[in-house]
Amino acid sequence: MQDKVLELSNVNAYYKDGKVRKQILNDISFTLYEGEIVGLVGESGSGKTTLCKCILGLLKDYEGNIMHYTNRPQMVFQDPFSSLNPRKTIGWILEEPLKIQGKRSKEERRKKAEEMLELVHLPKEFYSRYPRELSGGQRQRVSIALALITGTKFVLADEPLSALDVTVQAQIIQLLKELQEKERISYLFVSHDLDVVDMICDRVLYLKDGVVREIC
Ligand SMILES: Nc1ncnc2c1ncn2[C@@H]1O[C@H](COP(=O)(O)OP(=O)(O)OP(=O)(O)O)[C@@H](O)[C@H]1O
Repeated sequence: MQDKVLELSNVNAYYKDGKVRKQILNDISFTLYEGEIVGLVGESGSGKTTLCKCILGLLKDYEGNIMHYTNRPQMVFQDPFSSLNPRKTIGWILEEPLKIQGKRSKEERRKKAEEMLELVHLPKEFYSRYPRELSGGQRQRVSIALALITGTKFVLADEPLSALDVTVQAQIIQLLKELQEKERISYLFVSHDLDVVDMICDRVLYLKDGVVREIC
């Protein structure tokens, strides 16, 4: 039996719309296991972001139970052009979460950042480069390295391929799958694109009008 990473039980979530408390998610239950890629699809407005906010602890108005069995998830965002600080080098960006943790020396942080570059198949020399000097696919590799650098095993990926062209998408899919296998990373993979989800996900959750059902 695989280890659980995340378990949602009977989650209802709400937003305030003026004075009215509007229900957005309705009785959502599912489990994500270690080393598994679960797709979350649904039309615009179906509640995907709301569900992610609940999982990340950003939306407090919910009922039900959300259990994390590992560290909190790290996000990989849609747009690698705006998610990395343009004024800082890749090395600085990668080391920032380690600085916040405060556990490693300067040399150890650099070594870890270079290891992470290697893990996502970027040259060590990228340590001194700025995001503007990288392609979209390379930046998305940095975003993935950044999500994983503190040792998290659960990534919440919000449309991580939609800003990339098809060839680069295929390369990033290959990387995500490689990390799934090698590092036992679990992903909740939010997407509009059923073809992409079909290619990468072990299971797919379909969200419609705040209700989730598994479609394969
Ligand atoms: N802050 C908010 N206050 C009130 N209602 C909200 C708020 N954010 C989202 N909603 C409503 O909640 C519903 C679900 O929105 P959500 O952003 O979760 O959908 P989504 O599936 O992520 O859409 P998209 O694919 O377009 O990002 C929508 O009807 C939206 O209008």
